[in-house]
Amino acid sequence: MALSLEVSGLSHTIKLHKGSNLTLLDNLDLRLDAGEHIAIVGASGCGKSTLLSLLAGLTPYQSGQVCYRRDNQTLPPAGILAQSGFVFQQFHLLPELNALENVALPLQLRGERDAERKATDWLTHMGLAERLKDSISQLSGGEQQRVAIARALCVSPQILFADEPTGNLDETTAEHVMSLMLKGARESGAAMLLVTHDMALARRMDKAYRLSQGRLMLCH
Ligand SMILES: Nc1ncnc2c1ncn2[C@@H]1O[C@H](COP(=O)(O)OP(=O)(O)OP(=O)(O)O)[C@@H](O)[C@H]1O
Repeated sequence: MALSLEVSGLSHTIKLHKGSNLTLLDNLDLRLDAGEHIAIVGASGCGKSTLLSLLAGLTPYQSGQVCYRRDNQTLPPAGILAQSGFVFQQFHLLPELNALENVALPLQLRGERDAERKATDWLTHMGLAERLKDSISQLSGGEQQRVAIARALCVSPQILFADEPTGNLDETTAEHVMSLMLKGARESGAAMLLVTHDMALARRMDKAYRLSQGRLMLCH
């Protein structure tokens, strides 16, 4: 069943090495309905990746409420990890595994019998059929990004967190990959939170918010 998200009064401050504080999120509210696709834009360094990481349960949040709902169940961010996919800005692929092994791993961890076939299919969709056995270091930045996207989508997540997922791709490949991401998410009814600097891409989402001074403002 699909997941929705409600965030209220979320605040997050980090300590800089000089001892000063930097408030990234300041009493922030957000609602993400089941299957809804939302873009978050904003200036470099304003806290977009931090917000995504807090919402995905990868970083503990300091104050406020982040609450996922499925049916009548309420879950904390850590409770949705098994149902979520994350495309990191720096990919976070495992360098000791090849492309196919990177994508197959989350499927194997879930006990999928045909993990390799599914992983092959996703990498083929991403235009990497000829690169399955290449090690990560042999792939370009854009190719690594597509492996990371295949890894996030292959588990049919109920919610997809994507941090600049097309930042390293040329225009044509970006369009192709983004269409696949949107199609994959729509087909599985997954909600999506996408961080991007690309306003054209942001406009393709159901809603777009600008993160500024710790709060989200609706752009469209
Ligand atoms: N764990 C941390 N310790 C110290 N500073 C941090 C930490 N995490 C993030 N920051 C700082 O918080 C600010 C926001 O970082 P974040 O990566 O969330 O920004 P962003 O909006 O995603 O930026 P960009 O668009 O450039 O990717 C930056 O100044 C960053 O250096």
